[in-house]
Amino acid sequence: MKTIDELLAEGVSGKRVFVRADLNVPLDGTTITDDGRIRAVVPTVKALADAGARVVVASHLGRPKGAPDPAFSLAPAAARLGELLGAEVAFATDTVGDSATATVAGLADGGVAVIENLRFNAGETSKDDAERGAFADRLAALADVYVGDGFGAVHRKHASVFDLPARLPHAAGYLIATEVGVLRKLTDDVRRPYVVVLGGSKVSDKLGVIDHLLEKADRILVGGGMVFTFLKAQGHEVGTSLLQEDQIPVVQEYLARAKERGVEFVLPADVLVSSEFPDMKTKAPAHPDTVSADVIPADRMGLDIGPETRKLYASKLADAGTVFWNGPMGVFEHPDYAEGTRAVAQALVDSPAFTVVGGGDSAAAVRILGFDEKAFGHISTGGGASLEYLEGKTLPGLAALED
Ligand SMILES: Nc1ncnc2c1ncn2[C@@H]1O[C@H](COP(=O)(O)OP(=O)(O)OP(=O)(O)O)[C@@H](O)[C@H]1O
Ligand SMILES: O=C(O)[C@H](O)COP(=O)(O)O
Repeated sequence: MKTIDELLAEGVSGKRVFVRADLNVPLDGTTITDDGRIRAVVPTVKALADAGARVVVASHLGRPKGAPDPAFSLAPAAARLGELLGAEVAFATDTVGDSATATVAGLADGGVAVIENLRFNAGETSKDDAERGAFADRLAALADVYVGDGFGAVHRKHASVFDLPARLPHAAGYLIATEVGVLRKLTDDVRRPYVVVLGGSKVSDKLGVIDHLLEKADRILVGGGMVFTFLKAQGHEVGTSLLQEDQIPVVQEYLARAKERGVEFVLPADVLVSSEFPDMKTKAPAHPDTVSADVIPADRMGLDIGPETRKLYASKLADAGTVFWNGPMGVFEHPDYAEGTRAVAQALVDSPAFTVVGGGDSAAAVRILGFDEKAFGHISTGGGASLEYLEGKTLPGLAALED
């Protein structure tokens, strides 16, 4: 894989360099609630701009349905990138249309532009190779060189991640190099006990990693939306909680295999429940109840781990040698459901273990809840990406950067 330093040594002055970043940041309306993923790509963008490249930054944001949707505009991220760079950043209001073409053509050497959300175009995420390829062709027309630095998206076989680098000379940016360097440590010899904490809401994306972790980890703690498929698999009522019904047999097999292999599988003892999802706009008090995890009422949904579980999980993390944590323990964006995530973050801070936190929302949670990033071994920008890396899967966005 060519490094960005090798690319810079070859000279990029006057060249249009397409940087595929992951600017998929959490937003409250148009306010960025955590800019970690934007800060993470600054070293690459700055190095290229300082070397006189005309930098075209591209990313997805959220999951729009292949057409423009103002709620998912990258405009706030472009503005924030400009602030962080201390330089003007041009913004194209489309991805491969007239605005993008004119914006890129208008870049001076050392200039930076952000083009609009890649996923406003159906070709970006299409499963059809030809449709993705056609979109990649249009992206390729905007640049001379490609730099992959969107680590959080390297597990996606998308046009800008997978097909575009095949069409342009390419290199890996600084963020990808750092992420791969740290995560490699977790696939080699890990200090034991190796404890993995899994949560969040992308349940179907993330259940698969357990298959692999059963061969690697000593202890797996489950929180967030993932809990309820496990509780249901054990025959418990989960009310209206997030549930991946079709995965119940898979989860049952995981639980059986964990027992066989001596992997300690820890599920919540209690959960915070409510009759409805909290109002994320007003953040009005939600007044949740605490119930035992095996008796969630039929009309309630679980939205955070409970106080007993916080203590239990802290104790299960105290003696760890290595911890990998992906996915918040609850709907931490609402203050009434933030304590589970806070307790796990605090347990990681208190632990002498090598700790890695992965995932857009997990990393954001740690910062939003006021923890010092330096108290963790590594905060990864990749959620699904870091999990799939640990699974040993071939990641399309890394494979495409190989020579
Ligand atoms: N019990 C729950 N029910 C519903 N949503 C939940 C629950 N627990 C946590 N969440 C939500 O999960 C979301 C984060 O999940 P997600 O799987 O996206 O994690 P992540 O760290 O961002 O990883 P990635 O980077 O792969 O997206 C948060 O927005 C949080 O509110
Ligand atoms: O948040 C993430 O994990 C990345 O930005 C990828 O987003 P996606 O899961 O919508 O592809």
